[in-house]
Amino acid sequence: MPAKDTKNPKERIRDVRLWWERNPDGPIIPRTLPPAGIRTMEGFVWGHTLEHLFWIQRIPKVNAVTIWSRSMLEELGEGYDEHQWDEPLVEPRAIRPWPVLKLTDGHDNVSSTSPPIGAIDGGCACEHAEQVEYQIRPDEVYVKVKLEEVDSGVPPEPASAASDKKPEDAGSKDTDVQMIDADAATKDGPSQLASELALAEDKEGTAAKEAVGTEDASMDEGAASAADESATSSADESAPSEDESASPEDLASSAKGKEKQTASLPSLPEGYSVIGLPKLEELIPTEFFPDVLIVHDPENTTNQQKKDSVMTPIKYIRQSPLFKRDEEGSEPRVAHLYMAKQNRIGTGNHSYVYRAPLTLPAPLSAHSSTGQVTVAAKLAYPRCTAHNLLRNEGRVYDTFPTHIQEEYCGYNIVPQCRFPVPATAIVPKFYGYYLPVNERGEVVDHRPDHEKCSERSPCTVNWPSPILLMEECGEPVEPSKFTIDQRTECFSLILRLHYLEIVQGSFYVRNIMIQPGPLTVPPEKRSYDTPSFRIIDFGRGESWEWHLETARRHGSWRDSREKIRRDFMARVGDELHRARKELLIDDFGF
Ligand SMILES: Nc1ncnc2c1ncn2[C@@H]1O[C@H](COP(=O)(O)OP(=O)(O)OP(=O)(O)O)[C@@H](O)[C@H]1O
Repeated sequence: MPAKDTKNPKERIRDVRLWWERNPDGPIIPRTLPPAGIRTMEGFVWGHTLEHLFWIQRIPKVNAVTIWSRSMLEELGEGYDEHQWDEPLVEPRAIRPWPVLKLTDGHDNVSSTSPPIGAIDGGCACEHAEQVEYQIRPDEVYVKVKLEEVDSGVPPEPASAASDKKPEDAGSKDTDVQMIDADAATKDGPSQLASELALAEDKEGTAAKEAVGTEDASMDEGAASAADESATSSADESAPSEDESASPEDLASSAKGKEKQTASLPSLPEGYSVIGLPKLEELIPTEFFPDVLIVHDPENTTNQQKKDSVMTPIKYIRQSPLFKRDEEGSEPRVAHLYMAKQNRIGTGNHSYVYRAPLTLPAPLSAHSSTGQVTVAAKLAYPRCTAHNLLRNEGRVYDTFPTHIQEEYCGYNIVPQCRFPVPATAIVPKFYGYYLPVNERGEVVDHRPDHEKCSERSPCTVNWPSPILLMEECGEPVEPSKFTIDQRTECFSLILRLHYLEIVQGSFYVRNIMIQPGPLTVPPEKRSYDTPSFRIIDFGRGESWEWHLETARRHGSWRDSREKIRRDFMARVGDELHRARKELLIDDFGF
């Protein structure tokens, strides 16, 4: 468990306070050859608790010290006695979030997942044992809530972004794409939503009008420039505040504001409504990962060019991650995604992000009345540059190893942080990058053949946006309200990403998210006293590995490696500098 945060935001709780006494005649341990001990998947020194981390002299009697873990001391052997510890030496283990996934009745044995789907995390005291008895979350009876009485927690569209203006056709690079009826449209299709929203409009007046939308695309240039402004102002909000005694909820810059705005929203029909649905925080087991996404999109959030006045569901195909089973030609796993403008949770300079109900491929289901979960669905504005950034983001997510999407128990030592930090996830869980399919069954992708386009003068595209699905992870942070431990924890996330030779590319506080934790317990028991942080928005992210690949392909890597490396490291340096500024990190002692 992470150490409990202190009430005094300047007091460090997470620190190395123990000292390992060396044998004065013991060996010198070269800086480059410490014992490996038990490390995290990323290779950092790791201790299961703060009491498993020690200051130690590499050279006996010389006061230059470094931090080692209990397992490193065991490997050194000098003065180590296993009996002095009241718990066995253990490995870091992935901590599972409160389970919302389940298998439908009669399919309990179809999954080979270990631990089984629905297993509640039993805590380290029992989960480190060789034989763990998992407790599976029991089925509950779901009472249908009266929709109009419940606050969805989702903000309405800002007036400036709700314009129904159509994207300009002029200058657009055309494709001959007409979207087709999805293979598996369901009863919850567009006409149902349109008519139910119309009913809501009758009942609730003009507020509903905005949410219903018209036949026009939802994403336009006006909205984009409004987004530009809001994004800039949120970046400016990082200045330190006098108020250091902020309540924990205030750590998230906009959580409260958002909820206050929800009162006058019309209710969405079942399928599209996010009310009462659990947010997906688990990894989707590979065997059930969606291959095909049927996107129900009556308000045209995807920017499809429709044939008639009725928006038909649109078929998307997973581009990443790829699995071995993709080559085997087995029956595709089909999931359904339900898009509604009203469920928008974020607006960036290039994209909208929605909380979207997702029906997973059978027999995978969820603990909710409809069997759905919610995920964050990111869609690009209809501009070539925005599509490019989203494609790049899909590529970055595909590069992320699974272990940086999961929380682990214990504490890391992440150089240059001299204080231990929890071995948490760095980024949201990735639920896939999907592209639309046209009526000829071809995947519609926007190729980077827009040499004359730039961020200042992009062209408008008239085909549907790609969709990136990920775990929703809270609200943008406000570092001025952080405790000193939280500031170091957030800073360690970007350092860890850099050790993986990945840069994020736009490190602003608006791209660091906070949510109440711990995620192992049900949402109603979580608190901002034990928050969980993630870095988002990898549209400008890049991996060193990609540069190497490109250079190798061009046969020039021997000549240019040094220069490419220097340029890449310069970007890492700039990003660290920005991270310090954004997170209000002191030059020393962080
Ligand atoms: N995984 C997520 N969980 C919760 N909210 C999210 C998530 N991803 C994005 N958001 C919300 O959506 C907003 C826009 O997302 P994002 O920053 O990724 O868009 P963008 O257009 O790529 O941004 P930029 O303006 O930096 O180019 C974020 O500021 C955040 O409020």
